[in-house]
Amino acid sequence: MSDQKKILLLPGDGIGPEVVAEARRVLEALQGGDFNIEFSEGLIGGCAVDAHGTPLPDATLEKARAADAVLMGAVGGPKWDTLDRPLRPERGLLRIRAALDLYANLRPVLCFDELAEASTLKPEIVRGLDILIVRELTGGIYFGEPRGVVEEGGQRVGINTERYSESEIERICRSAFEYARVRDRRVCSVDKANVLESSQLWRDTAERVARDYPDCALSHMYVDNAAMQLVRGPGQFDVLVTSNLFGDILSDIGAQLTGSIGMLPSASLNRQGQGLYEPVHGSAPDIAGQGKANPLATILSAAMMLRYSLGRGDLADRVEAAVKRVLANGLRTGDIAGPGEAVLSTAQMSAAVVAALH
Ligand SMILES: NC(=O)c1ccc[n+]([C@@H]2O[C@H](COP(=O)([O-])OP(=O)(O)OC[C@H]3O[C@@H](n4cnc5c(N)ncnc54)[C@H](O)[C@@H]3O)[C@@H](O)[C@H]2O)c1
Ligand SMILES: CC(C)[C@H](C(=O)O)[C@@H](O)C(=O)O
Ligand SMILES: [Mg+2]
Repeated sequence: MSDQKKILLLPGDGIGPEVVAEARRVLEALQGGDFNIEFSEGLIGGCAVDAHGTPLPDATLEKARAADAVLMGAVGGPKWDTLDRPLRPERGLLRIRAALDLYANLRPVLCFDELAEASTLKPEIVRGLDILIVRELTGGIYFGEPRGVVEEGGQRVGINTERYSESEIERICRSAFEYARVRDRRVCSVDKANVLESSQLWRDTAERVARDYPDCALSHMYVDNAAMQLVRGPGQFDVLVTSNLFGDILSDIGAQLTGSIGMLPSASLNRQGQGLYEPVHGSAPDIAGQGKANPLATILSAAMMLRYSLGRGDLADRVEAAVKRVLANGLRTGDIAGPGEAVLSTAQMSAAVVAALH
């Protein structure tokens, strides 16, 4: 029986359309037999502002709700950086995350052995690295009220609010423990409980949730130390669970451990298992339109989509194995190429992945 899956593509801005087109090619190559995809496209970010005056048109949200999964590129760029906040491309991304209640953001920090030399860290520090960052995605300072810039005492004051309810913390901690159970059963909760009340609540709640997972070990770390430990000895971590802002920052550090931000995929999931999949990187305006972007983070995001939203772990395994083969064959885009190594274009890299699919 044919299993027709509805995938909404949201290419976005900058290198977004370039990398999403390549991930689509890989997905298309998997089609056939019991696996078929119906693709549709939508606008988000700066391109949506240009076309409809809003970074998240209602039509895009409706399509996302109707889809089995969403595959996104990236949003933003200098062209839209001076717009009023509600019109900024990034707001479109935050709104779709909130509207679909995509609170669990999984960012696997996996260093392919073949790329250990591409990291700016010593190969022995990053070889075999396999961390899962579980970032809370719909709360915290990204969404807390009050926010804004107000006049006070003859000057402007900028305000943002870190805010977490127990239930928000509990559900993301539960996600972290559930994923830890199929990994090394170690969760490190990252916070700033020595300074922030919201972090103290986070820590207390993590402790309470941990009682339901006696087979897993919970530890706590302050975020400043965690940033340092990620660079000093990243192999010590299994699952990291943390707030929206801390997770944003720590995952970019994680990305560089793997060789390049062009390698790091992500999945943003809600309770129903619906998901939005996107590379961790942004729209990279400095290389947009030049065929230089590494498409592997988006291709690996598509693999996560196959596994988590489409129930096709078998196809996800095939994509990941193909990526590994391509890297083992020494194929590199500019961001992961060593001195003197041949550099592939975005399209050549995805063609190599397609050719390596078994
Ligand atoms: N999820 C998203 O849509 C997302 C994420 C981060 C940043 N952004 C937005 O993207 C814009 C640029 O932000 P930034 O420059 O801070 O971060 P960025 O991730 O876009 O780029 C940082 C650096 O990494 C490089 N890079 C990123 N992706 C790459 C890839 N696939 N292959 C090779 N090199 C890659 C870029 O060339 C740049 O030098 C901003 O408007 C920002 O708000 C969007
Ligand atoms: C573009 C921005 C809103 C986004 C975030 O901060 O969540 C990005 O940096 C990310 O990591 O997905
Ligand atoms: Mg980020």
